[in-house]
Amino acid sequence: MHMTFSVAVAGASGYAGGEVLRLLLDHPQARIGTLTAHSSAGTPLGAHHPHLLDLADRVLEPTTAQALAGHDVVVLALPHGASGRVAAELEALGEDPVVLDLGADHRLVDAADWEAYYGSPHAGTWTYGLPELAVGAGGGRQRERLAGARRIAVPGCNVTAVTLGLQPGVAAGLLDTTDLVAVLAVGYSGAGKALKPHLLASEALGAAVPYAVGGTHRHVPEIAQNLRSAGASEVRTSFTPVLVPLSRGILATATARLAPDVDPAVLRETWTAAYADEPFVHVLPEGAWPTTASTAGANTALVQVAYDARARRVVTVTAIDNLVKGTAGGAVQSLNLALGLPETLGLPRNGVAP
Ligand SMILES: NC(=O)C1=CN([C@@H]2O[C@H](COP(=O)(O)OP(=O)(O)OC[C@H]3O[C@@H](n4cnc5c(N)ncnc54)[C@H](OP(=O)(O)O)[C@@H]3O)[C@@H](O)[C@H]2O)C=CC1
Ligand SMILES: CC(=O)N[C@@H](CCC(=O)OP(=O)(O)O)C(=O)O
Repeated sequence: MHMTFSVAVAGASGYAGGEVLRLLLDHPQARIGTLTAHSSAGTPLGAHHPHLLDLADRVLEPTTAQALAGHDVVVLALPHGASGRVAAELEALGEDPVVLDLGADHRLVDAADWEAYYGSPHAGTWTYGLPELAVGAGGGRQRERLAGARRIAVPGCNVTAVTLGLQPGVAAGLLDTTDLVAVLAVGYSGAGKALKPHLLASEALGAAVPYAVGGTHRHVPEIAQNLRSAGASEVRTSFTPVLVPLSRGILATATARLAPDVDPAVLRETWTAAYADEPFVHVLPEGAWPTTASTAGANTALVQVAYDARARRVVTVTAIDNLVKGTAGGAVQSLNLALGLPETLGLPRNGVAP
């Protein structure tokens, strides 16, 4: 079947919107329609994304439901809180495109979790856009729910890295999920392009900077939600992100105490088998370690698992490009599933290194 679909991108001047466009330009069936922005409306896309040569002259329109109407697919790459409003306005116009929300508004199932971490009313829950997410103990995956989905909530980038690292052990019942520790080295593009004081180059260059320390990060409940989907009954995660002087990339080290009576010899086989059929998640051979550079530009997660016998902890390390597998690539992968296209269409598997 050869069909094309039209896509409008709201927030096209931002990092996530720009990355969606970079990937869609290489997607054989995507036709890029309206592009919108906020303060940059009226300016050409080339002023914001000089790397996107094929769209350089496209002029950004203000982000309104009217501007986004008339497309098969709408991608919302907007700050938290904005996407719920735009989606509701589209519905009020009688529009029913496939909508992908790259922001957080529709990821959480539990409204109380949303209100506790985001401090605003919950906009609702959409189909969660992590195809590899384990669903239940029977080997199900979230991709089955994404087939035909009309509203997709794309995961947080840190969440994707931690979930993919830990879930094979959670699904197999090998880990004590009440004692998880995740420390992440994260690149600056994850924060978006808006200027923030701790992101000034003079503060950031040459420094590693922790933030949201002490269990306050918004991704804590989303990680718990995913690990419960994979089979955990109770999840407690100490989560600490550390900004490092990288533009792109997340390296997540997530550790867990081994559950009682589990033989650590089963770890490698469990992780390898869990991802054996996954096109975008790869467990490295023993002794090889993921690096952020190896995933740059690719929709790939590289995973490694080891056992620390003295600490009796399972150690997982996962690398992703936050803008690709962590956002825009994960979105296109989910979109392919929603439209009934091959899941891998238009998506790079190989990174750019060194
Ligand atoms: N960067 C990342 O790695 C990831 C980002 N995300 C999510 O994707 C979304 C976009 O992030 P990112 O691209 O990094 O952010 P940016 O700050 O880079 O871009 C934000 C975009 O939204 C527009 N915008 C700003 N304020 C408003 C507003 N009040 N109403 C409508 N549009 C507005 C901006 O337009 P203008 O430039 O014209 O002002 C810009 O196009 C966020 O929800 C983010 O959490 C999710 C996972 C990872
Ligand atoms: C460096 C940095 O600030 N990274 C962001 C990643 C944001 C993200 O994944 O997206 P959502 O905000 O849509 O969840 C953070 O940790 O908040």
